[in-house]
Amino acid sequence: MPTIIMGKLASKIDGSIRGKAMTFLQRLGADDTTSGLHIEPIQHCADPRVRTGRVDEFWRAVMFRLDGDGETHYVIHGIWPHDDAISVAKRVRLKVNPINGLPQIEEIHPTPVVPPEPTPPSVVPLFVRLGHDETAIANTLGLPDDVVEQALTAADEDAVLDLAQRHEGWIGTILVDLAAGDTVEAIAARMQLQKTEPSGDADADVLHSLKRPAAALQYAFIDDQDELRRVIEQGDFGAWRVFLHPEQRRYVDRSYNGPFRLSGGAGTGKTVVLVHRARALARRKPAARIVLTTFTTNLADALGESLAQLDPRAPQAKALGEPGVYVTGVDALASAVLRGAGNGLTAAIRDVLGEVRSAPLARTPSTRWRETIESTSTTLPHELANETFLGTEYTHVVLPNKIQDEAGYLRVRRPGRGVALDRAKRSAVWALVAAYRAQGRIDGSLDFTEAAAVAAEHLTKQTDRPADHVLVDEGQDLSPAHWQLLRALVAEGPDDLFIADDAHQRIYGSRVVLGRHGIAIVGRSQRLTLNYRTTAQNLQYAMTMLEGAQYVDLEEQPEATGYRSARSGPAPTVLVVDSLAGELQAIARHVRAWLDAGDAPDTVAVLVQDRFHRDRVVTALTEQSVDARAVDRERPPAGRVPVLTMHRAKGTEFSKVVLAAGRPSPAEMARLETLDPSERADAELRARSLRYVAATRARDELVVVDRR
Ligand SMILES: Nc1ncnc2c1ncn2[C@@H]1O[C@H](COP(=O)(O)OP(=O)(O)OP(=O)(O)O)[C@@H](O)[C@H]1O
Repeated sequence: MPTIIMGKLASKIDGSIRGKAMTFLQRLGADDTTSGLHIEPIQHCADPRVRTGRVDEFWRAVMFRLDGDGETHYVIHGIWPHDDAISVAKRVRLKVNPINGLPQIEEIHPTPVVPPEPTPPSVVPLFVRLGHDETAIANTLGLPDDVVEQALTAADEDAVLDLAQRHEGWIGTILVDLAAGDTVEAIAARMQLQKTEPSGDADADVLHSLKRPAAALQYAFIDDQDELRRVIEQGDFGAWRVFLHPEQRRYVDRSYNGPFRLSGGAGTGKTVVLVHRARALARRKPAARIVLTTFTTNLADALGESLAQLDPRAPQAKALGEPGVYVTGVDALASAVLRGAGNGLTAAIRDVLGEVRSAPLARTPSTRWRETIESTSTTLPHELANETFLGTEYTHVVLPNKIQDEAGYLRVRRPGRGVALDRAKRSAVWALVAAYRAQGRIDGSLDFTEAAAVAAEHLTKQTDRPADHVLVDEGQDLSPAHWQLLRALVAEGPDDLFIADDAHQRIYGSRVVLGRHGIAIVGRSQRLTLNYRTTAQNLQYAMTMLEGAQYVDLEEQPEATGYRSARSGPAPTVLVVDSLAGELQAIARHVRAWLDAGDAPDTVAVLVQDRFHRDRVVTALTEQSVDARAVDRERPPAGRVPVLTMHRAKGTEFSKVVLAAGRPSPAEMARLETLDPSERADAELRARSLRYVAATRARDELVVVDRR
């Protein structure tokens, strides 16, 4: 049976022909001699391996037939109307690039391309400014001469991105990397390029090149009919499932001798790597118990859906400790551990809280700190007697150190906490902690961080751990107790923890240092830098949110920037309005215009500061006859324009976004005013991050509506 190797270009099939293309490729994969397929060579063609096949009376597939490894392979180049297909088939040649060992399609008599705008003599082209050397680009990276020539004269990043968009696969990716200022050597190493010599068997050489890591940017070996269906039906949107960047592939497949951390900006494919890695681990070891977790239940639901899209047969476990991939939010994970422990939690609760609590499955209401402060007299100044300070102190100092009494709290080290406390203040803080705990004892409840801390303590007392591999998304948002829990879920060993995070996207809680919670990364961390989601223009705008601020990562290192995007689009529109009415009008006008231009309602979204504003925007849109829907915990509805808070928008993406970030409400301003300066500085960092997260949800177009 022939093997089908799908080219990325071929996966972007005209919607009207998808069904027939599927049938054609299925039949080809079963038997290429089947009558009706008309697999035929073409006369006077550049590459004798070229074949055309009959998809229907009008459409033809163009393919390369390779005979190697004792089998027939068809590399599917594309599907075109009959005459175009014949013309393409005559001029394409599939070869191995001798410099980098990758498959390359060459066109003899290429179709004329519109030449780029000539660079005015006064402008120094981008590559010259970046100091790229023509000989090194050609001789180390293997870019074709015509591409090198055009790239060297391209005026700026936009012009190089336009060129990159005309070249699928490794050529486009290398151009984007060069435009971002990467060195030729760094690119060659990242793409795992390697010079090759012909072996004498040309077909075998091409097949070998198709199996090289960077070839996966453009070619996928199709294993079965389901895989074929998914590639064809999802086209470009499904590209993440099939055409991994060689760097992504490495993080999916490689084994690590302990915890590994993968950082990277918004849209760089961290979640894609996690989902692929979960599947790869499950395939390699069907009995393995794999936990795939993240900060919220919404994000976990999305992870589960992505895993099912990637591979409907990937086993998703129903309960913690079962073989397969157990996908759940990190707090739900803590609850699962507590539930599983039944009555066996007494020792863990005692060791964390220094007391006994009877019904630890109930959760303390989030208003409890405020109520405690209001009902307890304290000598603390207002910048300490507030729920932000106390909640953070409890989460970052008291719980992770298992402090059970005032004496313990007076002695504990508080690294990383900006607010200094003398002995009297520590005593006063402890009095409030004791009052908070007393109330929890009366309810028999645990708050979310207590639950995670107790679950972690319980697991560390067990000899058997319920997981073999733990994969974590949105690591920057997790608390110390979450990390203790994740560390305790799995025994230390190869591939125990794999963590994806982005310090720039921390929008909940305070910064954590992994090393303080038993997670030693020691040199096992890497960064993704190519943004797949957002146009270069939107990304550049989003990055301005972070300018001038200092972000520190989970290993206490300054978070790097320097992200690049492979896509280009219009510059974001930034409007400044005077009033709420003006803001609502501007939002409705832009959404209306997109819908009128034919955008599907669920590909357009409005992101806002808080729930009150969200509901106002929905009302305003509805009055303008836009079918809009406020999105809370549920997933965005099909066929309607979703309106989400910026927090809820984490992990989502839309083609077009109106970001109405607004101003903090008077109540929020008042809250910020009462904070200690270090807490306020952190709150400001999170506010910038929130805008960065929101701005990076837009794939194609971004409109920002700000209030004066
Ligand atoms: N190899 C790939 N080919 C095509 N598209 C990809 C690839 N990798 C990722 N993408 C797409 O890029 C977008 C961002 O990917 P993903 O959500 O994994 O990024 P992320 O780093 O987790 O982003 P964020 O931090 O903003 O949540 C998604 O639409 C995804 O499908």
